Amino acid sequence: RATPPEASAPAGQQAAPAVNGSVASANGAAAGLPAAAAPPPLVVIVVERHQHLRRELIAAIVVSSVAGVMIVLAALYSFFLWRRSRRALVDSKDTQSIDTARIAFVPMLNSFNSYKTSKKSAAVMMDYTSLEAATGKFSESSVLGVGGFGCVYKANFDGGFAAAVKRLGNETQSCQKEFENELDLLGRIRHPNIVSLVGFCIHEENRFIIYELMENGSLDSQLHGPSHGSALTWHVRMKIALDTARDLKSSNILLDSDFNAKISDFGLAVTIGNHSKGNIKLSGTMGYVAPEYLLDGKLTEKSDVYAFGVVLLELLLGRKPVEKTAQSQCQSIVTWAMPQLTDRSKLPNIIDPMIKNTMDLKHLYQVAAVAVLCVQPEPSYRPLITDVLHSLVPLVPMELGGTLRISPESPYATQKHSPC
Ligand SMILES: Nc1ncnc2c1ncn2[C@@H]1O[C@H](COP(=O)(O)OP(=O)(O)OP(=O)(O)O)[C@@H](O)[C@H]1O
Repeated sequence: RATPPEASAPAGQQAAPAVNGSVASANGAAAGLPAAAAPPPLVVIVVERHQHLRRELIAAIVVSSVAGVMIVLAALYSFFLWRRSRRALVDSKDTQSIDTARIAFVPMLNSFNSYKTSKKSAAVMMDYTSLEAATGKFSESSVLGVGGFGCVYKANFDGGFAAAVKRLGNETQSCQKEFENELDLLGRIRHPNIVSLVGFCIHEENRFIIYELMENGSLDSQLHGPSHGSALTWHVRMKIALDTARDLKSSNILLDSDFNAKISDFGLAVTIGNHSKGNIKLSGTMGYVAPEYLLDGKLTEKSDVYAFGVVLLELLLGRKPVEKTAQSQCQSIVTWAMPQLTDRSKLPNIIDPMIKNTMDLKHLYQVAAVAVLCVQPEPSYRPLITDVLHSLVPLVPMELGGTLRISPESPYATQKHSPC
């Protein structure tokens, strides 16, 4: 008979933890088997069983972790797809709204606060009724000014927000073009010296462009209006010149409550090349247009420098770019001033009486020299606008954005108005 295995577990150990009756079956098998075929000891079986279970457990953990990670990834991917499709939808809606605005009418949103912005343009679509209410039904008393494209009204919205609303008639192609250009270009531009676009509105034949309000109106109305430039000191004038060294005319230079100058009609300025020479005369740009444009219809950066030179002359002399002479003929400020600008003994006598003797003479000569260069008939003789800027920065006091330090003792430190 075969000897029972020496390593048999003692009786007490038979009650040792058995897994699924394996102990009993192992004992039963041991009873009728030869020594060579003896089953492994119970401890080994239990250990093996434990190892097997551990492997199963690890496998289960690994599988569930992988599944969890995959679920998270799938969720993230679906979220990404959803976001992308939603953005595409919003974009297509925005494009549609701007494009539709060009062809037909856009359904108006209900109030001033409900608006839509586009990635392409920050133009805000406004409700006609709120514009009507804010301008007192476009009353005479809310008119800020009249331009070549229509009236500009002051709008006071609920909540104390004020803006300027330009109403464009729809009867001409150029109005529609200006409307589109303003929305396209101004809507994408944020610059401290360019008047900001607040929004737009389309109502029947009318197009409305809503701009930030420039409390001090245009440079043109400040210089040539009832106050005759009395609010504009020499230093403020130099600051305005610095702020606006671009293609300009003084009615397009608007002044906020602190006399910071900003350019308006940006869209029009860009497309001015499409205007006929006749239109330029009509829209009041005459006097700012460089001679080469009148000769061959070309506008270049140097034409902008010319226009800037004319504005600089307006600021210095307080005269309009084109004035009627006694014989009811027109004379340009350039032709009139040129001989006197280059003569230091005559120059102080032609300065705007509002600022006469309020500036350092050296500065006056410098600015006059810049103006003379800017309005040279030959474009290549005119300086670059960056050079113009560099020459003006040292003439503007530090508190106005330039680099000029003024000591309190300086006779020009606290000047507000001309002593004349
Ligand atoms: N944002 C604004 N804030 C305050 N006043 C403004 C504003 N925009 C225009 N104005 C006033 O309305 C006037 C007319 O402006 P508009 O831009 O329509 O024409 P313009 O620049 O004078 O001439 P044009 O149409 O020939 O360029 C300006 O001269 C200015 O007095």
